Amino acid sequence: MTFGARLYAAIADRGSFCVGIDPHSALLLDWGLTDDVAGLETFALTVVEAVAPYVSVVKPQSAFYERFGSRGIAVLERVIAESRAAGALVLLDVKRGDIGSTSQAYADAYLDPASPLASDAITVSPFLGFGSLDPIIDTARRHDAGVFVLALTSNKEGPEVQHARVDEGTVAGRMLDHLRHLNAGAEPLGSFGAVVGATIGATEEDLAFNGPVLAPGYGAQGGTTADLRRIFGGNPAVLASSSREVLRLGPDVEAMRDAVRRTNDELRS
Ligand SMILES: O=c1ccn([C@@H]2O[C@H](COP(=O)(O)O)[C@@H](O)[C@H]2O)c(=O)[nH]1
Repeated sequence: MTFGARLYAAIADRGSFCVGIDPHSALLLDWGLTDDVAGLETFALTVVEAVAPYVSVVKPQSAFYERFGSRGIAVLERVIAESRAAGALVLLDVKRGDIGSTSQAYADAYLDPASPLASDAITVSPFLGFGSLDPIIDTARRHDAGVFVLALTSNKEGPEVQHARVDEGTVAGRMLDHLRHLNAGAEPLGSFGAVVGATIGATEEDLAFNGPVLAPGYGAQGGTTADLRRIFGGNPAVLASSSREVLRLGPDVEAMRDAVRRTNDELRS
């Protein structure tokens, strides 16, 4: 089953709320944990236990694990494995992108099921040229994985690059055109998604395409359900993604679960 088909079914079953598992140093301390590998492990696995049986997608942010070196990566491996065992799809937020030959190594690291970091999907940066992502796209196709390409990110600095003009449109518009092409004909949903922040203002790009959208910036960065409606209309394949807004409710597992239930209800309504 392709990633697009798995995601479509997961959203129908569990809703479109995606929880980011981002062990910020400040959150570890707020939870009464130490800012070290032991604290990281307790934090991350508690979040997995709280949300992974209930959400369609979890999104660990690799940077927060990488800062502890190989022992942090070992925790990330467990987060990926245990989240998948609990029925959640794992979208690993790594924002990789490089020359083609190096992109192949990234693809092997994150999308080949033989890798200990194998995930259902990853985020990638297209700013070395969309074609530099070809090895990642091809590997994803081979292994039924997904790829989410940065298009209109949630941070205020993004427009400098993403709204730059190319031909008749913008850089972001060009990325969305590539995604439209990659997902053409896919049923019920393509596997190649766009990252479009829940915080973006009015924009000229055509956001309609036959693939999923990751919408970070929902919650702590100010994005709301009303913003999602304004930006995406009723598109059901938009993953509203929030990390700190949920994580700060911990270590109370029930409070995090309630937030998932409430948010999914709000997104459905
Ligand atoms: O455009 C983007 C792309 C990715 N992110 C990532 O999402 C989370 C947001 O965390 P919050 O605590 O909900 O603000 C984080 O991992 C970012 O690296 C993004 O914010 N914007």
